[in-house]
Amino acid sequence: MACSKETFINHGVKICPSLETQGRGLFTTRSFKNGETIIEEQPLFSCQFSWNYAYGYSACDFCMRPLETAEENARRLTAKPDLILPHTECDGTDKSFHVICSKCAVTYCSVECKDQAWNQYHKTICCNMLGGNPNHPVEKLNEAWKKMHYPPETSTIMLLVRILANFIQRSDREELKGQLMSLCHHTVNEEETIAHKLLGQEFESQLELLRDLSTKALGMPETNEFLTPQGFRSLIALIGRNGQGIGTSAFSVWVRKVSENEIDPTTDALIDTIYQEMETESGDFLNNEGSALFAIQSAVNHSCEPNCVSTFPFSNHTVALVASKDIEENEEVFISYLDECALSRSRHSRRKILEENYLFHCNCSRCQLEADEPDMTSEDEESMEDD
Ligand SMILES: C[S@@+](CC[C@H](N)C(=O)[O-])C[C@H]1O[C@@H](n2cnc3c(N)ncnc32)[C@H](O)[C@@H]1O
Repeated sequence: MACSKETFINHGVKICPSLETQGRGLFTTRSFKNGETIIEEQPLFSCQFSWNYAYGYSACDFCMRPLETAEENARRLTAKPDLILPHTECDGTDKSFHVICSKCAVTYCSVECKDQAWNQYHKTICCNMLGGNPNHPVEKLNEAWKKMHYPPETSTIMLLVRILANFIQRSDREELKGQLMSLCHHTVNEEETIAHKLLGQEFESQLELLRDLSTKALGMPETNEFLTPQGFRSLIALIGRNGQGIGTSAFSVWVRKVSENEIDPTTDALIDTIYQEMETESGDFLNNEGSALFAIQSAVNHSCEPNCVSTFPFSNHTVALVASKDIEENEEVFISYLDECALSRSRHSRRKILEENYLFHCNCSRCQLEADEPDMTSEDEESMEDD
């Protein structure tokens, strides 16, 4: 549907008021074919999830590019230390570019990433101790967060830490404030007053603890407005509602390259076996996982029948929005905020997850079509929700 008031234009897309959903939406300014990339974008901030890091998923501390070789990755996830992967020429990891912070030893995939991290936030939050410092205020905050939010993870307090550290480090704070203000940041849905999952009653006292620890770690005149009770809730809601999940994996880069080059059909059987073994050993936890804030991507609304997917073609935090159907000029672009499993569930279950995480009642074309479905969750789905 065409929009009325255009507010922003960028390479084939514009951000303007969405008539079907709340607030803004992303619209095309030309047609796109199925499979075509609509935008590629670097995040304002990104960060690996805290438990994902603690469990040894090894990613660049700035851009989340995998740091393991594909073979190391497959060995760890299958718990088979002797596993050998053929076609090492398809491995996307080149360790000769890796560098560490000389003060705390966090690892980056390149000097460029190390420099960008330092200039954006790392100078402020580096613990200055090789291998980490459990008594550092940022580490205490991270530990408190981990005790409140066990996997599967959907967000991380460390994204908030990077935003606050950037506020302290940068000179043009108003620019960052403008970028953050343009993201969706309400703590409750104004009409229905449903609170964000991260701000629910069970987190009320925990939120105060997180605010206190954040103040100890990053309380400065530059950050004071974000560390008031309301400012802090707003920031938590901002990372919760706008955070785009990122997944990177050295093994899947290798699989893609082997498949693209059609090197050797017998490798297919090996790949299937390794994926099965990974599933047995590591379940769903196959990727380096994290979350990022994107200026343009965060304007994309959800549909249970999306016309686009978010992908990570460079196996780092650069997102690409790719058409999954042919899209007309002036059509709104939708992704699914739900993963494939949740997307296959009933209207009631899908809407429940969206309400808890994004504070809206989904009224997409599929939800409208299924409006006559019973407003309840089946027993099977309830047991899945409890898992
Ligand atoms: C990442 S933002 C998307 C951009 C947002 N519309 C804005 O104005 O900034 C996510 C929020 O958009 C709204 N939204 C996204 N998809 C929606 C949908 N299908 N129906 C209603 N609201 C939706 C919800 O308020 C949600 O919390």
